[in-house]
Amino acid sequence: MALITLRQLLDHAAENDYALPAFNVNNLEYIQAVMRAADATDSPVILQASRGARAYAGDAFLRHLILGAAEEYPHIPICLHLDHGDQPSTCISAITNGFTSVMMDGSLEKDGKTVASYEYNVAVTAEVVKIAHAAGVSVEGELGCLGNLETGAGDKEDGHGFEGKLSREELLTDPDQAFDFVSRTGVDALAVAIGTSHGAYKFTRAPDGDILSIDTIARINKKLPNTHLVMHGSSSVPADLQELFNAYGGEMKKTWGVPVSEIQKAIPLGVRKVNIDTDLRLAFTGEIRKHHLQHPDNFDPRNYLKPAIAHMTEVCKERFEAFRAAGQASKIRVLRLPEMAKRYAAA
Ligand SMILES: O=C(CO)COP(=O)(O)O
Ligand SMILES: O=C[C@H](O)COP(=O)(O)O
Ligand SMILES: [Zn+2]
Ligand SMILES: [Zn+2]
Repeated sequence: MALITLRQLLDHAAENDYALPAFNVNNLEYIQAVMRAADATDSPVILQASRGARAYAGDAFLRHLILGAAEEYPHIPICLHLDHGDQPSTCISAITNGFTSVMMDGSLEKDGKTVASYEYNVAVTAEVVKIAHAAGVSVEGELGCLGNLETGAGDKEDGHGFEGKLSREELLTDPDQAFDFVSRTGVDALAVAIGTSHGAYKFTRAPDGDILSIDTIARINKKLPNTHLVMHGSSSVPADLQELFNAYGGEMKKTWGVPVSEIQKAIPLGVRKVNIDTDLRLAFTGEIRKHHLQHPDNFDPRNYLKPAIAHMTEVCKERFEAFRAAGQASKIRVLRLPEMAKRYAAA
């Protein structure tokens, strides 16, 4: 099956009242885990690769691994999405490497640290939309700065984010500005800042509305009822994964992520894409730690990768089911990029 665009997937999700987890992938094992979960639950798939993933695996490997997934699972629609493109050239190189969707994150300047001006964000995002849509490829933009409402700190754990303190206003996407941004750029999906941040250390307590602003999503959705919203930094960092990691020599301080129940509240408010990386990392690394401590004599990597893939698969299945994406894959007929390009040209 041809790869699908993000736009087509999120339109289907909106029409059928569900959301899709977007899993960050870096290698064969991640892709196998997501695909096995999707196959078991009949779920459509978003595989996203960051700049770090592209540098780690290489574009040719990533592209062929994902084409391998499409061949192995011809009944599952798969979108290959660039996560956090830092400048138009990064998005264009992804398009030429077979990505069917790109994120132009113009909320920060291309150094990944300096908070960008609004006009800069509009300009770079509109530039990418023009090029991507001509090729039928979808675009996700981002407005507002991801960061922690408890501390005011920007999101820098994974090397993407502001390093100083930000005001509550800067850390929450403004609904009126979101309306203007979508009108002026034509993005297919909009990532919003609501108090989530990347990595494991999102909250020091179970989040309430003061530090995880689902209300901001509701206000944006009122202004933009037809825009697909994206939640970044939305791993749940469940206690059992923290315990697994720590039980076998890991050192993770007690932390809270975005509870699945809060994500479920955001789905009727227009959230259609939910980014998850940390939970997969934790499940995978926790199993590898466990194996190494329990089997110090083993030196065949397959013996520790198999349980690591299996646990990652379980996490993916849980998210597909919780976001009601399960059962949807077989309902989708993929539109290829030239058809999407025609649609954009006609709009
Ligand atoms: O938003 C993400 C990737 O863009 C991943 O977020 P997590 O670190 O919460 O998994
Ligand atoms: O954007 C954040 C994702 O978790 C990707 O992280 P990464 O840049 O370390 O691959
Ligand atoms: Zn960002
Ligand atoms: Zn992100």
